[in-house]
Amino acid sequence: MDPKIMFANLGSVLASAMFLWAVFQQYFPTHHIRGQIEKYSQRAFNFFYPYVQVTFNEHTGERFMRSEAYSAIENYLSIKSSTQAKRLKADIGKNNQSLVLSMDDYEEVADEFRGLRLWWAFGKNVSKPQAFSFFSHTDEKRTINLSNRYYKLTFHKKHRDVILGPYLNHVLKEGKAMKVRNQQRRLFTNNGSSWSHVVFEHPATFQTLAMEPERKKEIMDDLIEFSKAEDFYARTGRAWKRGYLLYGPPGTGKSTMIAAMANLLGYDLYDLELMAVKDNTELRKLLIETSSKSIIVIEDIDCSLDLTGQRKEKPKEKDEDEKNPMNKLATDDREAKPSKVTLSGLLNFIDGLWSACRGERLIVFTTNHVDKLDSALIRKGRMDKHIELSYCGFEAFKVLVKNYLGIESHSLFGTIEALLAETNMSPADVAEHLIPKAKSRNIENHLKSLIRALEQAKGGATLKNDQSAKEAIKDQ
Ligand SMILES: Nc1ncnc2c1ncn2[C@@H]1O[C@H](COP(=O)(O)OP(=O)(O)OP(=O)(O)O)[C@@H](O)[C@H]1O
Ligand SMILES: [Mg+2]
Repeated sequence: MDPKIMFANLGSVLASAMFLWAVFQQYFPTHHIRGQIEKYSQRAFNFFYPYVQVTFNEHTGERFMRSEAYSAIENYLSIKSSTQAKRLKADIGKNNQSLVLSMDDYEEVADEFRGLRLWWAFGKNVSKPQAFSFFSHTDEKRTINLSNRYYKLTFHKKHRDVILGPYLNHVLKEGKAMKVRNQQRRLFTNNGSSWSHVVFEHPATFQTLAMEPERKKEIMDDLIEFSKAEDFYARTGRAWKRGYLLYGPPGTGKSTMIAAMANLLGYDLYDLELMAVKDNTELRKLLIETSSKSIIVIEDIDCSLDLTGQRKEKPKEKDEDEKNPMNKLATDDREAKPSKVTLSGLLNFIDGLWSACRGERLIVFTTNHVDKLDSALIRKGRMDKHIELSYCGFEAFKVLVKNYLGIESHSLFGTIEALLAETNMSPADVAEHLIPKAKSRNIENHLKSLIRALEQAKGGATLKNDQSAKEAIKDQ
């Protein structure tokens, strides 16, 4: 055929097609057709595509809120991303101490669960500028460019039940737990009926805690088991709480152990000063305000309440008021306004209130005089675990000497072991002799200084024994 005629025919065919298209568009708008085409092509694609995809967008809802699921997934994937992804993004973490790595746009990492393989991809949608109202109390709206990031999970359709059920639960739980671990810990103290907080950066850990290794392990296992036992508490209908009573003489590591507990579990600490609480109502308000994943501490419980629930003065050094006149003022102030916090108010909180609070909480009481406590306060179920912290034994000494002087054995250890067995010296007092001084003493001098102190303490004990022996003879 003559090419000219052919092009002329083709031209008229095209012209007619365009005319028909224009008429068609007038009666059926383009987006409608595109929608139909997409729908049917998607159906055809789904028919042959054996995978399921779930998208988790970063922002949800009208108020541009960051989705909790998205941030949990981000945390969960952070370790996998840093080991698997080839392109990474780096940022400073919330604790300002470490770099946080996450996968870059359109990267993909694989994961496995109960032997099933699945994939996570990271992506970004840039949508049209939108107006958002950031504050509920104002109608002010701001227009911003939204780039909604998302994680897309892909898995085989035959694994649907496992992935959408147990796997996603596992991801959300782990992700939230990682967030708590990476967060800065806070130490709350009560000032009257409100809490204020500072960043909690106590360096104590269970590794540095001087204690027999088996007991230490038992306590750590107990804490970790508690923190993971959400299902158990939900199944049995019990409030997710656990009470610890730490008792022992001064300087044996009760407060240090509480700091180590917070560091182990990544929980916030609420140091509750009962002396500063006006009455049971104020106590209840303070306790309701505590967050989940926290340790509520009441130190020297025997000094804060007596058996009838009335307040008592904490015994203090004779000249404490002279040293710090503010103490005297504070005491006078307290005496002027007696508190009405009662033992039963505290017990009610332990038994009832907690059950209404979501999330896990530990409550820790400390005392130097366990025998003075009301049995109602420390019975099982209220204080689940009683931990005695006692004078420094040889095992505890070995931990201290390793932490302070970096040694694990020495020829003087034998002498020290024998002396520790015969004396009552607190780990705090033992540690005093092991702190490296400015004029650097050598290791042996530190150990000799400790031996002298132990011998002196033992001499004191012998003297005391002699004295009581004399008195016993006199009485006869
Ligand atoms: N078991 C221990 N392990 C490591 N360090 C300890 C231990 N016991 C005491 N220390 C050291 O002694 C110091 C005082 O200890 P801590 O405040 O924990 O004692 P405590 O039992 O709470 O005393 P108190 O009954 O007077 O409150 C701590 O700063 C810590 O350095
Ligand atoms: Mg203490």
